[in-house]
Amino acid sequence: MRPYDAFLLISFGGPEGEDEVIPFLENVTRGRNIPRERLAEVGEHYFLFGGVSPINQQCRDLLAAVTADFESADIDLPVYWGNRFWTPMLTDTLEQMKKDGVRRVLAVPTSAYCNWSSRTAYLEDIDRAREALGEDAPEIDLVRPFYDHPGFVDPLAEYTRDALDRLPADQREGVRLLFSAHSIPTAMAERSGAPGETYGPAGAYGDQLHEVARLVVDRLDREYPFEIVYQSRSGPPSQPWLEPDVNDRMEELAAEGVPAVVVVPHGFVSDHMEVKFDLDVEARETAEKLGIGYQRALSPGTHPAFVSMVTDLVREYTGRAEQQRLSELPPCAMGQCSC
Ligand SMILES: CC1=C(CCC(=O)O)c2cc3nc(cc4[nH]c(cc5[nH]c(cc1n2)c(C)c5CCC(=O)O)c(CCC(=O)O)c4C)C(CCC(=O)O)=C3C
Ligand SMILES: [Fe+2]
Repeated sequence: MRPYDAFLLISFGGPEGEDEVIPFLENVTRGRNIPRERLAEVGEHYFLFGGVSPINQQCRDLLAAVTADFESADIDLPVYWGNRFWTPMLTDTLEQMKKDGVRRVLAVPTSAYCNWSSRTAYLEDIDRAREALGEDAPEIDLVRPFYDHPGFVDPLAEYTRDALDRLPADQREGVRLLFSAHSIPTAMAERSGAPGETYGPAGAYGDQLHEVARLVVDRLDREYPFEIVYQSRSGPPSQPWLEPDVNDRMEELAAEGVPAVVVVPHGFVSDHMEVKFDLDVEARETAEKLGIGYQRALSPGTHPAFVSMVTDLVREYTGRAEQQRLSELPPCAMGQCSC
């Protein structure tokens, strides 16, 4: 028997028209402590782009590339896609899978790290969607966090080199690399990772973000000074979230005489709205105001190495030879963090 009979991409979802923005934001923030002003503000980010988040098209593009890669790797798995917060909704996709007779599913999330929001929330949503289907809901394995897989790290390194190349030589000389990830509440960060393990102040999430930054910098033409910054904070002001914010840090660096920054959105898999607005609009404006150089590296998106990583994860979990589960073998990973 084949270990899996379908592949599933699980993503966040995003609106694709002005009338979808508010209902989408309501889905994302249901039961969560997000102030209304923050919601209105985030809504404006989407309206600036006609109410269209790039994330769904990025998922379609990734799925098309993965389908082609499966074909050339002789992997014969039907490909499905379900989102946590907008159509195609995960629950509907699971129902379709059940109708199609799918029994065992390997799922890859568009989220590389370990914290509640990037992993546990996906697992909980999978459970909820399965429960809604009752008895013979397809079984779903979610692949491990892939933040230190070469298929994630190498595209980031290549795109960081490209961003550095776009800077004038004098700015490049003194540039600071800012590796940017989604801020989360500090309490959520502290709980990230394997229970009983010890981590830095931002939990496994913070350690993993540092590790990936280090792996990327090791792949550049020289040692560049780098640091981790955070973006896209929400929640009430009274609640501590991971800092420094990318814009605040740029201000300090400019005051210290740093001539330019390259921002690497290594906390993300694709250039979705939080990259397009919070970095390409907001952080860029901050740099202009401060009079420092600014370049933003691309995120992995549909880089061929990232697409191959998905195929590789399917192989890892499926077992290449005698249909053995390779998850017992060491995973393809460059870093040391456990999770
Ligand atoms: C760690 C993390 C990732 C990275 C990886 C992952 O986990 O996938 C991520 C990704 C994304 N976040 C996204 C959008 C939003 N996230 C929000 C709110 C929140 N995100 C959080 C964390 C993360 N988010 C948290 C702790 C909250 C607070 C509410 C809560 O505790 O749940 C809100 C509500 C309004 C706001 O406050 O911004 C929106 C609209 C989109 C879609 C972008 C598009 O449309 O292109 C994507 C890929
Ligand atoms: Fe988010």
